[in-house]
Amino acid sequence: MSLELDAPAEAAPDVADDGVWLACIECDNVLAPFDDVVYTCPDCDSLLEVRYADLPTFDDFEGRGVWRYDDALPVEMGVTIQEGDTPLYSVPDLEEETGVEHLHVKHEGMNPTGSFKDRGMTVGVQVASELGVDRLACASTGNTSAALAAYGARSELETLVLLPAGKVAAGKVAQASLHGARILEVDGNFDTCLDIVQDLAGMGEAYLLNSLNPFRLEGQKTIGLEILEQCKSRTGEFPDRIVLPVGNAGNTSALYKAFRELVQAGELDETEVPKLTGVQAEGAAPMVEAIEEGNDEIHRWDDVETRATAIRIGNPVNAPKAIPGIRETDGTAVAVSDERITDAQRSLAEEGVGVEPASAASIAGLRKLRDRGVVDADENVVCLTTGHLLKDPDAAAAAGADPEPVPGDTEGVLEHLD
Ligand SMILES: Cc1ncc(COP(=O)(O)O)c(C=O)c1O
Ligand SMILES: N[C@@H](CCOP(=O)(O)O)C(=O)O
Repeated sequence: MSLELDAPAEAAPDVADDGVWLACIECDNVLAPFDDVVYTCPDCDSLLEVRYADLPTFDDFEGRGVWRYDDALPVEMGVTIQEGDTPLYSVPDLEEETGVEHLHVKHEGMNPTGSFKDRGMTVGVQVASELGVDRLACASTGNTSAALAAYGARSELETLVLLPAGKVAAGKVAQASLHGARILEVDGNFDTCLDIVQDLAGMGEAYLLNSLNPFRLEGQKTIGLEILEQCKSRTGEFPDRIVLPVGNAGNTSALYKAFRELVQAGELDETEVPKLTGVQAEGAAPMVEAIEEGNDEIHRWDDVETRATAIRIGNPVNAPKAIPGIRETDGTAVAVSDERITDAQRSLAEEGVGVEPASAASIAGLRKLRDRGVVDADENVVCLTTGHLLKDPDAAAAAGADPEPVPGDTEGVLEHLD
């Protein structure tokens, strides 16, 4: 395996602010991080990433949660509601069934708003506040909007969220609504919503907090850092593989960046980098298509459909960061049916781990890759579950057993139980 370590730590250019700058992932452009509002390269329109003059070691990390990793982040402290520090669960039944030597589930649904998005928002909304913007905005399949609404409320900034009409789970709309976001229901899918938000951001109407925002992705790196630390203390080793659901491909990109920086800092050997293994729903699988066909770019899917509405995405905007992440770590990508996703959601629930459908895709993907012989029995695997069961109560109720009506007296209940 060869990791493309294209200089996350190089001599700081003149534009750097306190050792932090933005760099284009395609051309040589470097930009001052906090002077202007910028999301993509002004020269070639490619994605940007945050770079640092100094990279931390594991010994530098202190405290708990996302801000334990402040030395790996572009700002010292964020707008916080205590995000991160999520549990790494053992799942003995699934471990036995899949025949994987060590299997753990990293449950990001245990974040304050019930998904991993909080890790990105604590950083991204802080940067927005420091830039002095008036209005925050995102397109969302639900979780980004719930997180942005909460962090927007916390920072007392106006928040606008664009959702695909009729395609967002009830819990997520309720969160965005109660936290005070202005909700626009768009006649189109998530990708259309993101096109519009990008236009609005380009016109200066709002500050974009989707994962195109390079600062937000820095917060999501902490998922990878936490997994490595937790896994090492639990099993004595770093994981061989991390299996994760893929939508807009922000997490895949963020984890890859976290690992590249650790390699660069001399904290992780190239051979120790976990294989990033992405899972998509069959009805929305442009990343899987690109990986399987050996393409460097994805082809946008205009018609997407899946019960896992969080990953109902046909144009993963972070593909240029995520495709190398999967390839360079020797990972892979796989598509799973909605039926397999629901089965996996039930299996996790049977072990006490309540997740929304998109999250269960990681377990469904692992099962499929074990069946295909891609994942070995002696691997140490972490499956990422990205959102809480209560996010999508309708999907949970449909996957679970129906309540049984009984009379309102003990005798009647006992008779029914017999
Ligand atoms: C619950 C859930 N899981 C997975 C994803 C996919 O994550 P990413 O967009 O980082 O690939 C999302 C959103 O995209 C999500 O809300
Ligand atoms: N699942 C996401 C889709 C948007 O992804 P983002 O990471 O680019 O904000 C959501 O919850 O909206």
